[in-house]
Amino acid sequence: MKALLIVLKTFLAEKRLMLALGFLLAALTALAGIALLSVSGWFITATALAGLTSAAALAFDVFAPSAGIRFLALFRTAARYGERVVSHDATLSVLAGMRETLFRAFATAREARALALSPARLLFRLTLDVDALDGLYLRLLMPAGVALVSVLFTMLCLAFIDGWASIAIGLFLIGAGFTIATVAALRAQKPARFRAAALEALRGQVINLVSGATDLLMTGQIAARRQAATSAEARLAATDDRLNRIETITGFGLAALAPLAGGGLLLVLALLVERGVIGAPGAAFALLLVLAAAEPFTGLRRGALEAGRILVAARRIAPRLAATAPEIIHQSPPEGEVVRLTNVTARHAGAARAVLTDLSLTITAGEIVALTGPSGAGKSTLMALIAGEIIAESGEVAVARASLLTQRAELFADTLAGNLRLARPGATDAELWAALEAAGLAETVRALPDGLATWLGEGGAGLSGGERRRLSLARLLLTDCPLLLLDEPTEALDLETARDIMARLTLARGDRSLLIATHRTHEAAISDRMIVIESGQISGNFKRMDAGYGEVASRLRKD
Ligand SMILES: Nc1ncnc2c1ncn2[C@@H]1O[C@H](COP(=O)(O)OP(=O)(O)OP(=O)(O)O)[C@@H](O)[C@H]1O
Repeated sequence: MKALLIVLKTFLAEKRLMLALGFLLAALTALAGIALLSVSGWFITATALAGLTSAAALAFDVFAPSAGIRFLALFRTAARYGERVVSHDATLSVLAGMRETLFRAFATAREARALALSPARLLFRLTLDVDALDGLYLRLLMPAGVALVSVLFTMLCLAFIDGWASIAIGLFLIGAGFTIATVAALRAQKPARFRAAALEALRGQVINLVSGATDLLMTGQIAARRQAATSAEARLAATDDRLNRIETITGFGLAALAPLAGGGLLLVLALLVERGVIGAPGAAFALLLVLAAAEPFTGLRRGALEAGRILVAARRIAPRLAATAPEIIHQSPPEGEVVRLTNVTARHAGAARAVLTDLSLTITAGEIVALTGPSGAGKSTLMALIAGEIIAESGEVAVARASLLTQRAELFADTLAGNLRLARPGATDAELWAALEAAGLAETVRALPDGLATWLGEGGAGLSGGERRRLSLARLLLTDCPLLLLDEPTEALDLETARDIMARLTLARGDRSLLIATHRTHEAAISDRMIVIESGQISGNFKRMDAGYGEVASRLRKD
């Protein structure tokens, strides 16, 4: 309930007036429909009766009621059109804003790291969950409110004919209508939740199947994975079947409200006509009034079925809407330094043990530092800490603005220029060419028919491994951070390309500091200082002229 309230508050905060106007128009549409049917019933009956004698036929005014009926018909159409435009526009723009808020909450350096472990989650939150929330107002709250207003209006009209009948019909419609909707919502809650889970599982399985097809084929796992996707699909079909059954029964129950209420009222009306309290036209008016008043309840059917899914979506999304995890903002280091870590202990989110323990490190402005050590020692974790992706649980972290080139720098399905401008949105073409030149990619790009406008596939498809690395490097050089963090920058590249990239980096960095996590000699060779990290602690710290520097360098890979 709390989650629903938070989501509702977001709706109201963004588009209160439009949502209220949408509700008003929906209520007017329903009331116009009720009035149209009941006045028409009265009019047809009254006209028929008036036609029985010529005196009555001459005295009967057909014009005013028929003009009223025409007005109601036109008004209902216009109000319905207005309601659709206003309420859908308001809902869609609230959801668009919500998507942006969510995306911003996910797009912090800290969240990015957690999301890298389950990217499908972000996709599902931004698509399926946000889409599900459009039902909260459009298919749940609005139809419920409209149904209530319709019954109250009907009760008011009926009260002029018979007070007790009015109360009985009102209580019946409200009691039975909302009970059917509530029972449907409760019964559909579990299958609606299962359906959401099965849909996510199916999508996840299919993405795995498609993206990992080669590896799955090589390991003989493709049949098993296909089977997993097929059983997720079967679960989805089974929950769809259950939901369809509930929907059919609910639809039947809600549709039965009108004949039941109308049937009951007919007996009362027959009695009233017989006693001469009302005439036949009045009875037709009242009967059609009640039949029309039951109609808005059928609009609750889909909302009731979706209520479970809406609740799941609200529970998942509300915490992100309520409080956004702030970006980690580090203190600035003292003048002349870019990194100053003092007795820092840090662990990955949810990890049992700390990766870095009581670690202290200072890097001066303009310095190039190589960070070596066995696999799993904590080099990438230290980079992530400096880049603000993970938070220190104790100690002091003071670092300058840093840009990180990870082992898997992401290239996007965009143009070459678009990929580069991520680092500096306002960069001119000349600046892009200069960065490409510095990274050794300018010649290759010049030879492409579309040059900077060349479209890259997802992950930089269309470029070789070396070219992708050079493009990532060009992008890194376009950032204006005083500290560049490079995590194994030439891993998986041949020695010649790797050496060329390191040489270009040394030239193009200007007065920026570099921190390079590495296992390879040629990457470490450009450094002024070598730091060895073991089990999350610094075990060696050697300047270029120290004997230890050469010793550590000699233990690195030469290839
Ligand atoms: N997201 C994560 N969540 C939990 N633990 C992690 C995460 N990433 C890394 N670790 C753990 O932290 C430790 C240090 O990993 P890290 O990637 O920093 O090592 P590394 O020195 O960079 O290794 P390599 O040279 O192989 O890249 C490892 O034990 C690893 O299992």
